[in-house]
Amino acid sequence: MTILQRIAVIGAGAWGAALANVAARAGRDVVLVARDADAADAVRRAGASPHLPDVALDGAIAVAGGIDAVAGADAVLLVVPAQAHGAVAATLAPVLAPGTPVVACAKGIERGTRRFMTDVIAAALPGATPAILSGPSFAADVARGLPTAVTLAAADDAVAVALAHALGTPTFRPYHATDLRGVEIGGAAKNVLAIAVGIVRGRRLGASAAAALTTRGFAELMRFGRAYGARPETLTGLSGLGDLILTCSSRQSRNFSLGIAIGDGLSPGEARQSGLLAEGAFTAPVLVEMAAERNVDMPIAAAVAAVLDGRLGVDQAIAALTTRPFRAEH
Ligand SMILES: NC(=O)C1=CN([C@@H]2O[C@H](COP(=O)(O)OP(=O)(O)OC[C@H]3O[C@@H](n4cnc5c(N)ncnc54)[C@H](O)[C@@H]3O)[C@@H](O)[C@H]2O)C=CC1
Ligand SMILES: O=C(CO)COP(=O)(O)O
Repeated sequence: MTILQRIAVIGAGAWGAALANVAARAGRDVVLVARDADAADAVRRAGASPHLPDVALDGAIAVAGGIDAVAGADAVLLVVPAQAHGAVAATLAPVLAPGTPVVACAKGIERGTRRFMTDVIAAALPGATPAILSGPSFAADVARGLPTAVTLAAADDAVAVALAHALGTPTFRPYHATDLRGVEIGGAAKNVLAIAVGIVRGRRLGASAAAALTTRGFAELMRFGRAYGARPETLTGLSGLGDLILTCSSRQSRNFSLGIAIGDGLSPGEARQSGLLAEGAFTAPVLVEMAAERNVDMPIAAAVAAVLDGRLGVDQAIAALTTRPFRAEH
């Protein structure tokens, strides 16, 4: 098995800091690359990411402020928001050795191009080996070393296995897979559905309504996944159902919390002023467009997109969903 010893983590936000700690705990040589020199200085001074200030970075992690620090890396974890993946990946071209695994760690779909994350990486870095890491894992839990499990997929199983061994510890257990598409669809769609369940929670419609919406949301995720080539067993695994359950049930989730704020009465614009990254708000419109393109029925995702862009009020959206015709469950 190939040993991936030198790991570059690009993006010093909450998830980048958590994954840098993961790799350091697994015994790897880690460089964490912040956005620029000032951002790197701030992380060094605080010994933590400004997005995760309460969890110290492992002292063995080198913090850098420029892409040059990636030279010589055996694998790269790309941990910037989904909409920035393409631009940041493109900057790596001059410093990456051919074939280097580049692992997408964002959960979303690129707007405009409608590309999934590994396709974004393949387009920006044709010489690299795209991979994806996703699953039920809050940065704060992972950074602290609480037990978590995720899916790590690459088209070549040997690459997925090598990446899983490079990052895995008893408290961070990556399950390897080859279904890139299934992993990226689960991660992107669950954020949108979590906003819907958050809205229902914020509106105080009860735990039963939240469970119903999560389950019917999962049916949408499965339909979309089938239409776009995902394997069903991936969608029912950690990166699909597992992450949907986590994100639709915990206030630690920024997507769920965005939904709660809207359900509780804030306008979508006001709710988004928190400054926290809620990827589902960016993914919702593109997910709905892609569903329509392949005749996939996604009424919950469509309601989220319509509420977020102001076409539908929360009560109208709830009325639209609850007055749909009764139908067979499957
Ligand atoms: N926070 C979490 O618990 C988890 C997050 N993720 C995913 O990881 C991705 C990143 O999320 P977080 O780290 O939590 O967000 P964050 O908001 O904490 O950090 C984002 C980082 O990306 C940097 N950044 C933003 N735009 C950039 C650009 N154009 N160029 C370079 N750097 C840029 C920011 O400076 C910041 O350091 C998201 O797609 C999220 O869904 C996945 C699993 C867990
Ligand atoms: O993806 C996550 C947990 O698996 C983090 O969720 P949020 O992005 O909603 O905070």
